[in-house]
This record gives sequence, C-alpha cells and structure tokens, in this order.
Amino acid sequence: MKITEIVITPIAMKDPPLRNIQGVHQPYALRSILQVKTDEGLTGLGETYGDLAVLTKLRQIAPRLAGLDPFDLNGLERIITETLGSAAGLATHGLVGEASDEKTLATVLSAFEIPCWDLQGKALGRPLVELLGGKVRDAVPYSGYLFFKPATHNPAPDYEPDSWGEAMDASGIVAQARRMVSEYGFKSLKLKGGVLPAFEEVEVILALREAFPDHPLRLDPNAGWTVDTSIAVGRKLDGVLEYLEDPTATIDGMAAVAREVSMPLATNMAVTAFSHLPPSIRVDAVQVILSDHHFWGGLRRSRELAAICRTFGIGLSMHSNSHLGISLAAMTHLAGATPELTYDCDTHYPYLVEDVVVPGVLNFTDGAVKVPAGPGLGVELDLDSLARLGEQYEKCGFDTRDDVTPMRAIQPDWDPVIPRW
Ligand SMILES: O=C([O-])C(=O)C[C@H](O)[C@@H](O)C(=O)[O-]
Ligand SMILES: [Mg+2]
Repeated sequence: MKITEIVITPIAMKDPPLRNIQGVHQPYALRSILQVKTDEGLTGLGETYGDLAVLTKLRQIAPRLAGLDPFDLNGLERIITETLGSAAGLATHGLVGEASDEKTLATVLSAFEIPCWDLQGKALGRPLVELLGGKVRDAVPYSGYLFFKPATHNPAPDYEPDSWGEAMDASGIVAQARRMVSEYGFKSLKLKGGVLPAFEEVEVILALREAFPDHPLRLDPNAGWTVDTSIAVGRKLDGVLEYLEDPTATIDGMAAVAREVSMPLATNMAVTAFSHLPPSIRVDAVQVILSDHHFWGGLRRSRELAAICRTFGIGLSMHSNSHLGISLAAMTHLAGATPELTYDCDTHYPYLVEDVVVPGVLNFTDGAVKVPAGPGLGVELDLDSLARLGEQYEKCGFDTRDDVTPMRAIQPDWDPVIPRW
C-alpha cells in the first residue's frame, strides 16, 4: 500500500465562550482534518490543531509523503525530521507549556501518524486498539470537564447561543456539573480554574464536593498561581482533590508545591515532552502526567510515555483541547489499549454541537466511550459536514487560537499574566 494523496482541510467548529487563565475561547475552535489516500483506495483519517502555524507545517510535509507505505512509521518520522530539520518551535496558545523544536516535530508526526494507523487497521480489517496490543478495557472513562463561562460570546456570533448558559460562580458550576453527570454519566469532574481568585475557586470545589460526594475532583488553573498560593490551596483542599493540575509554572515550581501538599500534582504544562522527564523525575515535580497524543508524537510515543510512567511510578491521565470525533476515536483506542491510563481522560466533546464524523459510534454511557469496533479508527468522515465546517473556517475571520483578544472585548484592560494569584 502506498500513499498517493493527502487532503488537509482546516475547519472551524462552534465553540462556547469557555474561560481560562488566558481569557476566553473564540466563537469557533479550529482543527485540521487529514485524509490520507492510498493506491488501494483506502483513506486514513486524522485530526489535529487548526492554527496556521501547524497547518503550514502539515502542508509542507504532505507532498513528501507520496509513495510512503502507511505501515512504515519509522519512515514517516524520518521524512518529517529531515524536512523540518531544526524547525523553529510552533507558537502555542500558552496552555500546553513551552514551544520547542521537539514539540513541533512531535505535533507534526502525530498529525500524520494517526491516519497511517487508521489505514493499517483498514487494510487489516482490524480496529486500531488491536494494533496497539488489544483492549485492556471495553470502554474508556472520561471526566466531566467544567468551565466558568459567560452565557454568550462578545460580540455574539450569528449562531444560537450555546445551551450551557452562564456559569461564573459555585451554583453555575454545580448546575453545569449536574447536567454533565445526568446527560453523560461522568464519574469524575475537572474544573478549569485560573478564572476567579484562587480561594473563590476553592469554594467552588467545596460546593462540588458537597453536591457530588463520591466523584473524584480535579482543579486546573493552568499555572495561574504562585508557589505560595498553590501550597495554601493544596493544604485547604487536602483530602478533597484526586489531583491538583498545574497549580504553578515550571518543573521547579511544581516540585516546590509537591513537597508541601498531600495530593498528587498533575501536568500538561510543565512536562510536555520527553526531554522534560529526567529533570522532572529527579525532583519528583509531578505525580501524574496528562498525555496528549497530539503533541507527544502520536500513539507509539504515547505508549513510550506510558512505559516511562510505569517505570518511575508516575500516574498517567489524558489531556484534551477542543476536538472533534476523529481525535476522540484516536484517544479512545489509545486509552483502550493502555493499562497505565488509570485516570479518567479529559474531553471537551460535550461542548461540541457539530462534527465531521458520521454520528452513532462515539457515545457516552456512564461517562465512558466504547472503543469503536470498526476497522482502524472505526469512524467515518461525513464529507458534507467537512465541507460546511471548511466554509465556516473561511468565514470565521481568524486562523489561530487566541483567547486573549476576545477576552479584551469583555475586559479592555485584560492582561493574561501568569501567575495571577
Ligand atoms: O488541561 C488543560 O490545560 C486544557 O484542557 C487546556 C485547554 O486549552 C483548556 O484550558 C481550554 O479549553 O481552555
Ligand atoms: Mg491542564
């Protein structure tokens, strides 16, 4: 089997005004959808970031992959490494740690690796989970991801406001959690923090604890706090949190907090590449790593990360950014075959109102998504939806994720400073 053509379609999907330390989500989230076509008539699907900097790199690589066998993942990596060379780091939105050449290569590799896996599965007539060693679980549990949010974007886009309404205080977040739990059955809850002053977020967590006595809870202010604030919050939430995620920036900062608090510290900001592991392990900076195949280099690399975590006694969870069904399918196959992944994975999927995959395969039951049974990723591309979301991209008026500018429309003097509290 040989790759003959790669079609890359940037798309924009409606996204609610979700708040975080940087500001607020734009009215559309951007993704790139990949169709890798072969001489055998099979098409492998992929999904990654839609930011122009990523898209440009994908377009640079795509023509060079003509003739490659989708089973040759080492060959894929070689072509990408040779083409990008010592590529300057991709600009990122600041919520997944520092940009670096290592992460640029890992991001681009992952974007093309997933469609190759999809092709391998399709060629063999086997679901991807079987190519990764077989199922260790039939369904992958996800956590309910809670966000502070205003009711509408400002200015409001020309589509119906999202159905989640405003959630800027404890009662709004508890109501959001109730809907997440009743509609999706989530068994754990994660609050995106860094929005209110730290001790107000503590009160929101305590309200969640009261409303959901048995749900493991997580709080993630995306490095919005100083070391001292993080320690004070950690002490106050002793026995309440399953883990505290990225309270403060840097490996040294996390290590200083970890020495003083009882709960595990988790990260998708301080340790986001293999080169971060030795310095982090040396000082026991983090006890849980949120893997993300989109920037850790794909599924093979994610499994290598899992092995390192197992070796060093580090827990493994999974990070998400706003994503569509192709990414959810890849996350579910990976988690379905990775025994080290013992924490419920993150997902933004409940906030999605439009997708490029044909509905029916990816459903949440009791908070979990069944590992798709069809060949490869087990999801089918809906070409009409792809075209519509592609048109939406052309019209949306931006080509890069930016949470700061829309926040300044709400608060003109907004400064996304870290740490804030
Ligand atoms: O765990 C995290 O840090 C994230 O999920 C990063 C995301 O970008 C989140 O902050 C968001 O969607 O605003
Ligand atoms: Mg995080």
